[in-house]
Formats: sequence, structure tokens, C-alpha cells
Amino acid sequence: MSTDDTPQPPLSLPEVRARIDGIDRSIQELIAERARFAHQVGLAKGPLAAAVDYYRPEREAQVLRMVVDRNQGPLSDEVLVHVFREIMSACLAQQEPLKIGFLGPEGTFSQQAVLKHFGRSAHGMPMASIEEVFQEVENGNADFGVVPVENSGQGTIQVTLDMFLTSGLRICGEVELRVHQFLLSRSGRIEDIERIYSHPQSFAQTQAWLRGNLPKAEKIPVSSNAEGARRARNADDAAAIAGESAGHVYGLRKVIMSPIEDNKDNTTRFLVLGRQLFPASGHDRTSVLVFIKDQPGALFNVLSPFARHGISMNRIESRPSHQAKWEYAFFIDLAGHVEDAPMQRALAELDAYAAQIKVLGSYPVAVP
Ligand SMILES: O=C(O)C(=O)C[C@]1(C(=O)O)C=C[C@@H](O)C=C1
Repeated sequence: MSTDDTPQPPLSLPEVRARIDGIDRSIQELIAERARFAHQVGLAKGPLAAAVDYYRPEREAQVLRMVVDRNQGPLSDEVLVHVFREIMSACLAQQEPLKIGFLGPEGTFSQQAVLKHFGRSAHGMPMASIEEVFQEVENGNADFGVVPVENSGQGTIQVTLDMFLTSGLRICGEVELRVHQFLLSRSGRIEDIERIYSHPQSFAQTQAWLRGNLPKAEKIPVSSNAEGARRARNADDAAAIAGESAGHVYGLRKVIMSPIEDNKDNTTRFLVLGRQLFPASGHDRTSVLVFIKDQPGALFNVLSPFARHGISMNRIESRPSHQAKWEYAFFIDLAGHVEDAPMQRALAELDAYAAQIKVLGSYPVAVP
């Protein structure tokens, strides 16, 4: 770079490309060097049994937060985080790729969440249901699982919460995914559409658009929007509402170019399921499940220990406990890690009122 203020003539195209080639060479050398160090970290962890033992979600979150803190543009945080995720994913896969169960088939938003969180070097395993994702992580066929838990517009996915009532699995991470819904069909022509296949959640997220634009089309609910895309590819008068990637997987075209979700901030939060608890990353969330009898002041008793110890509550939801009549389970998301002293004190106080407390997990707050 020049040290005086004299304007420099712009570089010619070959000159710019030569600079880019030089930078690429350096980046490549550095990536290889990083991979060698990551491999050494693996060796330092000792002879571990499987890929799952090398994975450190708290360290990955710290690496990504440093990327965001250093970023001064011109690329967005999201783009740089994606690049570094892929580098870490490849570094980890040097030991052995992680096996990740998700709600399939190929092309679902759950699969996008897997790619966003674990990168392309992980091995995705599509499952038929949320229950099966839990099962496969429990029995060790999958190292981790990714399941949807709430949507910004439509609220909680009850099946996921209810699975925790009986499952011994832990929450090891969360993923936030901006969800864009597209109208997809074989022909790409809106005037041909008489039926639309999709998951009920996707119909709910696009109901105003459908009322305004395709009020007469028959809406056929299916088990996933990828399944809807699979069905729509065989008929000219059918369409699917699904994510862009389902269109790629099933060879469908966008009927209109822009996304059709009613809420433009439409975001789904996914949980990463695993079998162990991980140490603090420095910016964590803790999810607990508290079983409590229906008695005067029950909710107050659940909430007050956290308030007394200055712990913010991000979310609370009650469900029938499935154990005894009129007994409830509260799912609570709290700021902080279960090893933090104030959290330990609050949980100890809560223990006096609760029939049972299950710490579902402490995990890094989602990185963009
Ligand atoms: O720091 C570690 O423990 C590593 O194994 C290295 C590394 C990385 O590439 O930065 C790879 C995988 C882990 O999940 C976390 C980080």
C-alpha cells in the first residue's frame, strides 16, 4: 500500500488476479497449517474412542465469536462464520466425521440447520421423525441430533419438548435459522396450481400470502416440506411450499422469486441433542425441566429463585408432566451455565419446591 496520498492508477485485471492468486496461496497454506495443529490438538486429547469425543462445542463457539469480534467488513459476520465453521468442520473430520441425525428427508430446514452448525464435513443422517432422532442419539447410532424447538411466529414444537420428559439426552447447542418459504412447482407457473403440499408449520407461516394469492388451491398437509416437494414434482397442477434447498433436491422451480412467509423475520430455533454436558463457553444458556405439583404459588416458587440470584429467564413453558394428573413440567431457558455459582444457588433453592429438576443442558448461545 502507498504511504503518500498520491492517487494510484487502478490495477489491471491481470494484476488484480495475480494479487488474488498470491492471497489464495497464503490462505491455503494457513488452512493446511491450521489443520495440522487441529490434528495435534486431537492427539493431545489422547486416544479417544470416537469422533464425538474430539468435538468441543464451547471451543467452536469461542473461535466463531473471535471471528465476529475481529470482523471489520466488507464481508458480513454470517459469511465469515460460515467459512470458519467449514474450516473447523473439516479439521475435526480429520479424526472421523461426526454423525448427525436430523428430521429428514433430504432438503428439510433441519438439514440446513445441521449444515449451518456442523458444516459439510459432518455426515448427516435423515430420520423419519423427531422421536427417531432422539432414539438414534440415545442408542449411539448418531453422535448428535438436530431437532426444531420453536419458530418465531408459530411458537413451540410440542413434540420436541415432550420428548425431554422421558429422554435422558442433553442439549449441547442451539442453531437459529432464518426460514424462507418458497412456492415451488415443476412448471413454475402459478396459474397451473390447484393443490399445494407442505408441512402444517409451513402452511401456518404462509397463510396470509396463500389467502391473498391462491385462495382456491387445496392445501394438503404432509409430514415434512421436503416430502411435499417430492410429491409435487410428479404433477403439473401441484406445488409445494418448502425451502430453496428442497427445490434443488427435488428439481422444482420457484413459482415466484421472492419468499412467501408472512413474517419476514421468520426464524426457527433448533436444539442439538447429545449424550453429555460440556464446559462453559463464556456466553451460554441453560435449559432446565422442573416438575412441580399444582399448588398455590407454584409458578411464583419456580420463578423467584432465579430472580433472587439475578439470572435472566429467556423462556418458560408449561406442559402436563405425563407423570401424574395436575402435575406440570416447566421448561425454562436461563442465561448462564449450570456451573456458574448463582445458577447453582438458584437451583438448590428451587429443589425445595420441585418434585424433580432435570438440567437438560448448558450450551453456547447461537452464533449468527
Ligand atoms: O480445540 C480443539 O479442541 C479442537 O479439536 C480444534 C477444533 C478447531 O478446529 O478449532 C476442532 C474441533 C473441535 O470441535 C473444536 C475445535
